[in-house]
Amino acid sequence: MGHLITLATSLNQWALDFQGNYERIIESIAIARRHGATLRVGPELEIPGYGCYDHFLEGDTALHSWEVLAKILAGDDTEGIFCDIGMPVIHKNTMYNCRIIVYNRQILLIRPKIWLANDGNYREMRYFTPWMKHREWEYYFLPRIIQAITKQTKVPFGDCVVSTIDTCIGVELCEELFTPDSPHISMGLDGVEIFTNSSGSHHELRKLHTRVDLIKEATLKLGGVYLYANQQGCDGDRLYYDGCAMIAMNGKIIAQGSQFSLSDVEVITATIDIEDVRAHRTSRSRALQAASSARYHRIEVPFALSEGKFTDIASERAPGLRLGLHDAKFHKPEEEIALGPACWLWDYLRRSRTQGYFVPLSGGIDSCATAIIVYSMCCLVVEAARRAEKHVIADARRIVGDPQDSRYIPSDPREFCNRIFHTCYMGTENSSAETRKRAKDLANAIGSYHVDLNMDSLVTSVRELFAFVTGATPRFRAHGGTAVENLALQNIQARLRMVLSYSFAQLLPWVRGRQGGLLVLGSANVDESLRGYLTKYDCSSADINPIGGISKSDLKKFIAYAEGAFDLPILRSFLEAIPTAELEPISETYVQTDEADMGMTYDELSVFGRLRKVEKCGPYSMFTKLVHEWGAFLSPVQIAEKVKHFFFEHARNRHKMTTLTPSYHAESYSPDDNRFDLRPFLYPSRFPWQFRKIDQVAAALPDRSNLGSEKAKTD
Ligand SMILES: Nc1ncnc2c1ncn2[C@@H]1O[C@H](COP(=O)(O)OP(=O)(O)OC[C@H]2O[C@@H]([n+]3cccc(C(=O)O)c3)[C@H](O)[C@@H]2O)[C@@H](O)[C@H]1O
Ligand SMILES: Nc1ncnc2c1ncn2[C@@H]1O[C@H](COP(=O)(O)OP(=O)(O)OP(=O)(O)O)[C@@H](O)[C@H]1O
Ligand SMILES: NC(=O)CC[C@H](N)C(=O)O
Repeated sequence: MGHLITLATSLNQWALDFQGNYERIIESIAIARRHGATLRVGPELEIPGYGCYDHFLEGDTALHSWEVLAKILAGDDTEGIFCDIGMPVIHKNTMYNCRIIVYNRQILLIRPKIWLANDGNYREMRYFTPWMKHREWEYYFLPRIIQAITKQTKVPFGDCVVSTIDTCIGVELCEELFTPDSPHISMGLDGVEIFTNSSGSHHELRKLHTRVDLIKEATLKLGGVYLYANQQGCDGDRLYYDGCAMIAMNGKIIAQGSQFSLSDVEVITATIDIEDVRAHRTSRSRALQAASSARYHRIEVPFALSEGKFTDIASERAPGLRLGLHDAKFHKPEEEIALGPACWLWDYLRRSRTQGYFVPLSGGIDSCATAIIVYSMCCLVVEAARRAEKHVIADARRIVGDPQDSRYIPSDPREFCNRIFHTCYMGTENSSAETRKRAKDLANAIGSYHVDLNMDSLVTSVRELFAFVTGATPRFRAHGGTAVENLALQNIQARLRMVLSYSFAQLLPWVRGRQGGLLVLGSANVDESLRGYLTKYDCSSADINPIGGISKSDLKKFIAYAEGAFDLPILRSFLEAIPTAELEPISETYVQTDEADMGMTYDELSVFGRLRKVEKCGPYSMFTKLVHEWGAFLSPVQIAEKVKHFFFEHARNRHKMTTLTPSYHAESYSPDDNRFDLRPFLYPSRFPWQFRKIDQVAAALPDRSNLGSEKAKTD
């Protein structure tokens, strides 16, 4: 048989945006047809958008999904092309996460998801029921709006495959690829040669490797073509779905879309020869397994996939597209930080219909990283405008909101940044000239609209009001105050910055003669949140936070990368500065550094974070693991002290996690206890039972540390 053209898509769907989602699906089918493709695969639940969460519990979501499908079927879009489209379907009063296989205005099959995603961020079991009848099917009676269009009354619903004249197609849904007993194995042994995978899979740093390995492995042993489609963008929540549509054959990635992009619709195509799959499937052992494998019901279609007419368009709306590959391409984690949160911020900005971002810029690493991510977003917008991407230009025009300039095209990142990005240094008598200058120089380098102010009068007012009312005047430690006075005075400064941030975000566009308001960005990183090293309701309380899921060590690597990648030499000075909060007077003998203040280093904090969140350690199991990891340079008693200190701080600050600013989800651990990590927030923070056990074991264990070789730990 001849060659056939296959196609997978990344669509930037938005939860509950039925109109926009419909338009993007139609555009992707139109592009597929222009390519001469005969099979189009879209992302998971693409009609309502993947991230509808509890809206899946509303009948409205299923109803509007059918209405959208009816509109698709009523047009001639599906003529001559198989379309694999995702939506929820209620069958016998039970909701399933489904693929609807459509061809020539007809529904061929509804395939419900068999293995649902239910870990970490995923809650599919809350809305959907898995299809438990493996390799079985029954009839689904169609709603009248569909019957009126397709003239079908019922269609097969279940675990079936589709047989064309020239090959056999099987459907897999996202998580089903990740499970040990993936459906592609039994489908492949039963003769399925083309697998479609429709995903709603979110970005985490370094995660693409897992996905690629699974896809390659799926087709290496088994042979076959694997078409991977994924949602892309921020669909209304903390997650960024990172697209990266792929086509793999016999263990090799042969086409790959962009992982991070501002495009709403991206397609990748590959021309394949199905004979290559057959040639890959000649081993005796495979034949023996295939001969004894259980059979799937086949939906037969009198149409050959290889009837498509190849049009030589390599890519459409796919700036990151790679074709003719022999292996997948990956971004470095630093690039992932530059691109993922930047794309997420762009979607958030255009979809929230606000006019820009505001960042309180301290001259430290974290707010600097946040600012660079906004700058990266501006660079992506300018690149997209350069490629004449119409919807990016239209969004940019609306956001800058300058009706006098209806032909505005963002052509310089600094110029665009100045229009939409606002930074502010809020100094006090405790601030240093160095941090003030670093903030100003950074703002100047990226072009943000920068405000430099002193807020001592505000701090003094609060302090004086307190003294006037109570007759007691709190003093800094450096002036003879107690620890509690010292902390309270620090927190007044930190919290006032939050109030100022919201006021400036609301009023700066007005000051500049523009409409609308700005969103305040937070800059607390994942480690500091986990430790609770932040003032509740200070600048860590913002509208959204692009770096809240990223560790300090990754942020530092990102800044080092950004220095070269964005040609910003000023970033070197941020890397060389020692993190300090500048909330209390500095004396000759005392400089407040973050690590000394936290009672642990950032490197230690990252290890605690990993063990606590990823490896699910309680105090005792963290202690025993660290005795193995750190026992060569710390004694068991020293390790016990560090673990107890971390758990004490983590536990007593957990209440702060309930108010954490919604953050870009970037790691396989997150302090976001509302979503990702469900735990109480009032703990017995001295853990008497657990800590006693740690102390007993630490005292009994031999000390194998070579004290003084602390260095080995960081090497
Ligand atoms: N169990 C509980 N459940 C619910 N709420 C609870 C609570 N315990 C205290 N609270 C509330 O929380 C308040 C205490 O929290 P909060 O006001 O934040 O104050 P607190 O956590 O005591 O102090 C702020 C911490 O952040 C550090 N910090 C501050 C500023 C900058 C930086 C930096 O990154 O450089 C670090 C600072 O060194 C200190 O460790 C209490 O006054 C109370 O209102
Ligand atoms: N002088 C300042 N001017 C403006 N914003 C500030 C200032 N100091 C702190 N902030 C804001 O408060 C946030 C928390 O302050 P903190 O001193 O805890 O810094 P941090 O978490 O180490 O972050 P950074 O590395 O940005 O200083 C900062 O990220 C910044 O957004
Ligand atoms: N939607 C899904 O099934 C996603 C689950 C999958 N484990 C992922 O992270 O990509």
